[in-house]
Amino acid sequence: MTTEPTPAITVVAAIIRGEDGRICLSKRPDNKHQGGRWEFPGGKVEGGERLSDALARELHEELGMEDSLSSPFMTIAHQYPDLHVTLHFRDVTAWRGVPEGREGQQVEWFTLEQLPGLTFPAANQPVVTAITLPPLLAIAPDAFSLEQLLDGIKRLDPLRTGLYLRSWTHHPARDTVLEACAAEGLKVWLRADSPQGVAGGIPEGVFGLHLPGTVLADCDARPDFGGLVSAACHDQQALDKAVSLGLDSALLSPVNPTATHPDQSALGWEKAGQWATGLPLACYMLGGVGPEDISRAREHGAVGVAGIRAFWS
Ligand SMILES: Nc1nc2c([nH]c(=O)n2[C@@H]2O[C@H](COP(=O)(O)OP(=O)(O)OP(=O)(O)O)[C@@H](O)[C@H]2O)c(=O)[nH]1
Ligand SMILES: [Mg+2]
Repeated sequence: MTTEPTPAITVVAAIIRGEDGRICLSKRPDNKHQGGRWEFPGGKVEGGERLSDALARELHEELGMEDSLSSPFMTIAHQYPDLHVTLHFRDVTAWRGVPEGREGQQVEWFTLEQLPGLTFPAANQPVVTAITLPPLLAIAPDAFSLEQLLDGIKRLDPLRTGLYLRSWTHHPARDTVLEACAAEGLKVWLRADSPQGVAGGIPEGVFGLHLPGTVLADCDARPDFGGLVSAACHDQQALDKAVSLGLDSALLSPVNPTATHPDQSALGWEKAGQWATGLPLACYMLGGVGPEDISRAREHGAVGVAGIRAFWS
């Protein structure tokens, strides 16, 4: 028996952040596909239209916003029972006017903390998680002294940068480091040493658990941890595994050759971009990249960039 392929559409959707950090959402009319759920405003791309133009047109039609500008945030490909959608979520960086429902739809602003309590179209779960992630992820260097690390933590901007403690996860002074992070409001990831998580338990307030490649390979279910879970991925097989376990993010590496891993051949931007684009999890590009590569990373399907040395200046 052959089955008819379902129709496929390309959609642009807006992440509109207010000055207070709240996000503007609209409610899909009950009679539409995924009706009655909250959505990131947007709609179908018309033939030949550039994504930025399509979104500006939709935001004008649906919300009365004028001259909006946007840049890539994340792309998710999703198969609904009746429809295949490729959703290009874009950060709206500028506009004129006050968003209001011009098609009778409800429009509201929500804090990031409120988002998990809302009902979205099924395709949206990964982007709802991704917008809570910092665009930069600094990895704590093994070679830092405690003093250097505590000093570095004070200089990171918690709105822009998160911290992966890596080998510091088992450092005798780990809890002092965690207290310093909490005082600054930094989001922190610890390194899992087995599919069970971190020996001795994961302290309260830790935002994420990161699975090195060997731990990911040993997992046959998502680790039992209430926060976000990420994984190191150096190949397509690892990424597939991260997706199948329902993880939230992946560190894709090495994008470029690095001095510390000269034996590992680099993926290059193009291949890393092909892997990252469309996945239902947030990717960070890692390996020979710095904070200045954030736009390039987003154009290649990642939500952020991660690294060691370049992130501590
Ligand atoms: N706008 C928007 N659409 C989404 C999101 N998530 C998601 O799965 N979709 C799906 O993507 C498609 C977008 O279509 P739409 O109904 O907004 O299209 P449109 O504005 O061009 O409307 P129209 O068809 O009435 O002209 C729908 O099938 C919708 O279910 C989202 O966050 N925002
Ligand atoms: Mg729409």
